[in-house]
Amino acid sequence: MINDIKPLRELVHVNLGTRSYDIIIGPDLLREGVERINALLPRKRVCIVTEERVAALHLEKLQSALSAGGITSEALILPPGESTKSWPHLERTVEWLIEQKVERDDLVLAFGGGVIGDLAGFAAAILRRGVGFVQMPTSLLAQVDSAVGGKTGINSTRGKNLIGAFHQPRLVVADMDLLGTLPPRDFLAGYGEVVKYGLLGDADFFAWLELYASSMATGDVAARARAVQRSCEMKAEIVARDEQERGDRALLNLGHTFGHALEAATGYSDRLLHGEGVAIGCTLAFQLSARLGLCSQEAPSRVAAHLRAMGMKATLADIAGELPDADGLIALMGQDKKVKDGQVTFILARDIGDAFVANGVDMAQVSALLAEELAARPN
Ligand SMILES: NC(=O)c1ccc[n+]([C@@H]2O[C@H](COP(=O)([O-])OP(=O)(O)OC[C@H]3O[C@@H](n4cnc5c(N)ncnc54)[C@H](O)[C@@H]3O)[C@@H](O)[C@H]2O)c1
Ligand SMILES: O=C(O)C(=O)C[C@@H](O)[C@H](O)[C@H](O)COP(=O)(O)O
Ligand SMILES: [Zn+2]
Repeated sequence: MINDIKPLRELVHVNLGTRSYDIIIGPDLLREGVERINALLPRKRVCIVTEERVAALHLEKLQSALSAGGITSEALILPPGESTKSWPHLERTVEWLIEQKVERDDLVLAFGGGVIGDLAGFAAAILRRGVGFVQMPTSLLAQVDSAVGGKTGINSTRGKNLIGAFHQPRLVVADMDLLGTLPPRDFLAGYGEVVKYGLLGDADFFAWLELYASSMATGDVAARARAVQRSCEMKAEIVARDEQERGDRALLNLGHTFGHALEAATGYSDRLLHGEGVAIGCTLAFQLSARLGLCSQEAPSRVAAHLRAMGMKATLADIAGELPDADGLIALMGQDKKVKDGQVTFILARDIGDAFVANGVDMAQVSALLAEELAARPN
C-alpha cells in the first residue's frame, strides 16, 4: 500500500542550460531548503513575499530556519486570493523590494500558493531588469505546477495572466509538510492540475490517480509526494524542450482555454478557483474531442467520473450563479494567449494520456457543446 511507504526526499532537475535548477520534493525540507538557498546567496539576506494566511501559519518557522542558517530576512505580507495578482499589488511589491534595496544578486523568496509565486516571480523579473528568485510553494497547485517553469505574471480585467514574463526561479523547495494546513477546497483545486498531467500525457499516472487520489486528499503524504514528483517530472520535461511555449508547452494548457474563460466570467472570485476551472475545462476539452470524433465517448465520461469521485466540480452545471451564453464564453476565449491569427487554439485529446495542440477547430462545434452544457445547468 502506498500509505505504508515513507516518502523520501526526491529531486527533479529542470534542464535549461544556464537557467537550470532543482526542484526538491519531500517532507521536512526546511533545513535543506535553507542550506540550498544559502549556497545561492552572495550576501546572507532574503526578501520574502508572502500573504496573510500562509504568514499566519508558517512564516515564523521559515524566518527562524533562515536565521538559524545565518540568513536575515524581511517579509512583505500581501492579502490572499486571486485579486492580489493585479497592478496595485505588483506596484506595492516592486516598490517594497526597491525600498529593501534588493540587488541583482539577491534572492526574492516567493512563499505561498500560485498567486504569490506568479506575482513575486514577475516582480523579480522586472525589478532592475531581473533579480533572482526562489519558489517555496505552499499549496498543492503551486508544488505541482505554478512554481515550476518560469511563467510569472498578473491578470488584466480583460483576461488571465495577460501581463507577465518568463523568468525561471533559481530553486524550488516543495515541502510536503506545508500541505497539512491547506483547506480541502484548495487541495482539490490543486488536484485539478495533477489530473491534467495524467490526461495530457501519462495514462498510467491517470489510472494510478483513479486508485490513490482519494488517499492523497485525506492526507497520505507518500501518495502526495509521488503525485507532486510525477507532475514536476512531466512539467520539467516539457518546459526543457519548449521553455517559451512556441510549440508543445501549450499541452500544459489542457483545460485552460475553457478554464480561463470561466474564471474571467466568474470575476476571478471564490465562485471558481483556477484549478476548479481547469478541471471543468479538462472535461470540456475531452467532450469536444469526442464530439469531433477524435476520442471515444467513454473518455470524457471517465474524466468527469473521476472528478466527481473526488468531490470536485466536473461540468458547467457545478458552477453556481449566472454564466454568459456560449457566444459570451467564446468571446472571452478571444484573449487567450494561444490565439493565432484571431483563431482560438485548443488542447484536444485522442485518448486519456494523449493530448495534442489543435488549431483551426470548428467553432460551431465549440458553440454547440457549450450551448448544450449551459442548457443542462439547473435553473
Ligand atoms: N505560473 C504557472 O505556471 C501557473 C500554473 C498554474 C496556476 N498558476 C496560477 O496559480 C494561481 C492559483 O494558485 P493556488 O491555487 O495556489 O492559489 P492561491 O495562491 O490563492 O492559494 C490558494 C489558497 O490556499 C491558501 N494557502 C496556500 N498555502 C497554504 C497553506 N500551506 N496552508 C493554508 N492555506 C494555504 C491561500 O491563502 C489561498 O487562500 C492562479 O492565479 C493561477 O493562474 C500559475
Ligand atoms: O506552465 C504552463 O505552461 C502552463 O500552461 C501551466 C498552467 O497550469 C498555468 O495555469 C499557466 O499559468 C497558464 O498559462 P497561460 O499562458 O495560459 O496564462
Ligand atoms: Zn493552470
